[in-house]
Amino acid sequence: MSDTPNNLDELRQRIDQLDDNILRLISDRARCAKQVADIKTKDDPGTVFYRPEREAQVLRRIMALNDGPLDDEEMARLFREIMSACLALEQPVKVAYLGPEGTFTQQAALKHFGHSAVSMPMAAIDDVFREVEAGAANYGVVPVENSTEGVVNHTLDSFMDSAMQIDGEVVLRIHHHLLVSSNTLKDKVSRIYSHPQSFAQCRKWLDAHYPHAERVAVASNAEAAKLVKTEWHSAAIAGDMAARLYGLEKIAEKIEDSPDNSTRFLIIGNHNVPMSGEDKTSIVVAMRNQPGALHELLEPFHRHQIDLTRLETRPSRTGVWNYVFFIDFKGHRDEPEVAAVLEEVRLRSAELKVLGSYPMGVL
Ligand SMILES: C=C(O[C@@H]1C=C(C(=O)O)C=C[C@H]1O)C(=O)O
Repeated sequence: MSDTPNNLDELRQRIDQLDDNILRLISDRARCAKQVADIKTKDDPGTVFYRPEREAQVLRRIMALNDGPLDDEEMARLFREIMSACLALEQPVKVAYLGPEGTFTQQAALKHFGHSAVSMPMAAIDDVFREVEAGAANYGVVPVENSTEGVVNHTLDSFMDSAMQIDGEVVLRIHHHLLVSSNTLKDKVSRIYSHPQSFAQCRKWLDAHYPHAERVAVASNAEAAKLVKTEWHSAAIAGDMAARLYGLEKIAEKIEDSPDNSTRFLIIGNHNVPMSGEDKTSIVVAMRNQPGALHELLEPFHRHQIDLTRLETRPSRTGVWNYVFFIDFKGHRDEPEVAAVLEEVRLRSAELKVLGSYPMGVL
């Protein structure tokens, strides 16, 4: 097909027709979602409209049906936003996250809930838990595990003290950039601000390119981005959201040492999420400090052929003699095989807490 003006006109007309259809279909969909909400309210006036397991199924189905040219993730992202808008028509989801604005945690919150959610920045992980516990937010988003730097201990510790559940997970590719403001003299950068995790994730790049710059650790990447606005000799390491929020220029992109650098975030809430078909369960178990304790704990998983996806140990804060294990595995607690393992583990342990069964991250 040649790019003559005539062809262009025809194609644009075709696009306009398609847009008319898309518009009509999205409106039909929104009306359907609203009817679902009305039925839910009739059955239970205090109901939550948001259904994580149903949303995961919708996105998985779309990804399976998609055969391009847009890739599965891109298509799912568009449907994510349509669902978010449909839900907000009835009741926007209120989401507390580890702030300030512009952090990767905010990016994770928007990736999971879409841009029609109301996102509320909190100063600390504990505050996110408290906000959800108090009912001021429906859900919370906190980081839990980074592929290069390991576990976010503070989040695990918060679960030990809280009645909150895990209602979902999001995995986000983390790209760091070296950012400067319009005041910065680019060849005179002598100080770099960032979060300690980000410094750790960009250590080799910094050693190679800025071996003599002072590295100043601050509470968040967004805080680092804010600080460079006022200093002519400083740069910040932060992500796209912070760069956009503070109007900074990227002088080097994707400077993380590991190309598949990613962070896993947890969605915390106070609902039991039904099965979605591809689920994970997280538990915390206290074992008595005796030889073979770990083997005794893991043996039932092996026997029932349940896949462990993560195992972390934390010092117990209740009894000096106990180990505490955080375990993630595939399956939902309503599946008979999983229920059987949980029962066996309960009998063998000093204490077992099921933190939640939830859909495996889709996007
Ligand atoms: C429409 C529903 O409610 C909400 C909206 C959804 C959607 O737009 O597809 C999916 C799940 C819920 O978060 C439903 O439960 O089916």
